[in-house]
Order: sequence, then C-alpha cells, then structure tokens
Amino acid sequence: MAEALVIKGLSKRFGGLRAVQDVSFTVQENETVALIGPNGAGKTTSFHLITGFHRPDSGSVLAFGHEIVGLKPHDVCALGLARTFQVAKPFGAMTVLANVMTGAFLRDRHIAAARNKALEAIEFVGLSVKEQTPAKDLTTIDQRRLEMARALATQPKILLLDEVMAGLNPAEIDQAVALVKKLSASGLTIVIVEHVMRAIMAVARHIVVLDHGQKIAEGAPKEIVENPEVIRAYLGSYVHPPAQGDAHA
Ligand SMILES: Nc1ncnc2c1ncn2[C@@H]1O[C@H](COP(=O)(O)OP(=O)(O)OP(=O)(O)O)[C@@H](O)[C@H]1O
Repeated sequence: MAEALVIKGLSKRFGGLRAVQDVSFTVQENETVALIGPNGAGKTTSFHLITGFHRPDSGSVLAFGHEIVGLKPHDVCALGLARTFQVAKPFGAMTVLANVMTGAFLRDRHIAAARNKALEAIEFVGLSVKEQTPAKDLTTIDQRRLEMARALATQPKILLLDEVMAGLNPAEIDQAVALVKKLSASGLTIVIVEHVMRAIMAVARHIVVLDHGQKIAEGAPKEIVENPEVIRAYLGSYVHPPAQGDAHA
C-alpha cells in the first residue's frame, strides 16, 4: 500500500497558544484514519494546516510524495485533497446542483462537463431528489451530504471530513456511516475528525488521538479504546465501543 499522506512535525501557535505541537502521522492509500480528541485538541487546526488554510510554523505534509505546505487551498485541492468544513457554508440561495458545480469547476471549465460531474457527486451522496432545492432549505443531514458532494465534485484522492456527524440523530448517523464507507469503497483515502465514537469505530482502520495539540496515541481502534491515556484525556468511562454509545452526546 502506498503512503497517501505523510505528516511530519506539524506545529502551529496562535500567540502563546500551541494549537498543534509536533504532530506526525501517516495515512496509507485507501485507508480511513480518524483524528479524535477533546474540544480544542487541535483537530480542525490540523485540517487547516494540511489543506493550506493556515500555514504551519514548522513541519511537512507530503501528499502522494509532493510537499504541500505553503500551497494555497485551491492548489492543494487541485492536487487531490478535498475537505468539508465543521461549520458548513453553502451558498444558501443557490440550489444543491449549483453549489456542487462550484466544486466541479475546479477541474471542468465547461458548464456541461461540470454539471455532469456535479450530478454524479449528488447521486453518489443520495441527494438527487433535492438537486434543485436551495441549500438553505436542506435538513442537517442533507447539508452534510451537500458538503460531501461539493468536495467529491473536485475529484479528490484524499477526503478530509470535519465532524460530518455532528448534530445528527442515531438513524442519520447510521446513514452518514454508510456514506463514509461507500466513499472508502470507491477508493478514496479518508481522514475524519469526529466525536461520535460509534461512527469512528465503524469506519476507521487507524485512529490518531490529539490532546492539547499533541499526539498522545495512535493505533487500531481496539487498542485506542483500551489505552489508559486516551481514556483519561478523552473517552472517560467509554470502553466498550458498540454497547456504550458515543463519547459525546
Ligand atoms: N484562528 C485561531 N486563532 C486563535 N486561536 C485559535 C484559532 N483557531 C483555533 N484556535 C485555538 O486552537 C486550539 C485548537 O483548536 P481546534 O479548533 O483545532 O480544536 P479541535 O480539536 O478541532 O476542537 P473541537 O473538537 O472543539 O472542534 C483551541 O484552543 C482554539 O481555541
């Protein structure tokens, strides 16, 4: 298996706050890796550093062997890394189709080609019936589907999902888990930030745990939920994954 993403010594300070400190991990091609940890641990900041929204103070991010630190988000996306945002910001008045086309235009300058690519992505995420619905009228789960479709329309190789399960009910979480599995089955490499442990256990092959900006553990899901340091910092009494529900409500 090839290395899709190699992150080495990534660090970022905001004034006196060390938001991300010397974080390193590797994501193999077609693997789903979860980044977990308490609020403020540095997960979203890590996504910003990987995708060019923030420049790290130090460290390296190799995507399929290419150094991407210093590149603009648009160029990172063109190299095959797409992301969703913790707080989705669709163009509310625009339809689902028009929103997803904004992603597709990264690669297809022609309207017909971009439209077809967008329709494919919309179908993949199960949003075809709402193709003409304004984004502002979507339910929470459909907004997440839209976010994923917009990222997918850029034709990524690596997809970074930031809390796509937040605010979903248990049945919707099941649907979102099924969608993440489908994305993985299509060949994508996925890095997922998530607090819903039930979902993490269902999709991740490897888990990286951050606390106060530092990596405190990484390994297979089973090892992680039994790791005393991870239990202390994040999981609390959560030890038996499927039976006990989520780390966070
Ligand atoms: N632009 C910024 N300026 C100053 N501080 C920031 C900025 N972005 C993040 N931080 C701080 O960096 C730390 C890490 O934040 P981050 O959002 O990466 O955490 P997180 O693990 O994603 O948390 P959550 O689970 O709540 O989303 C926090 O203390 C946060 O307040």
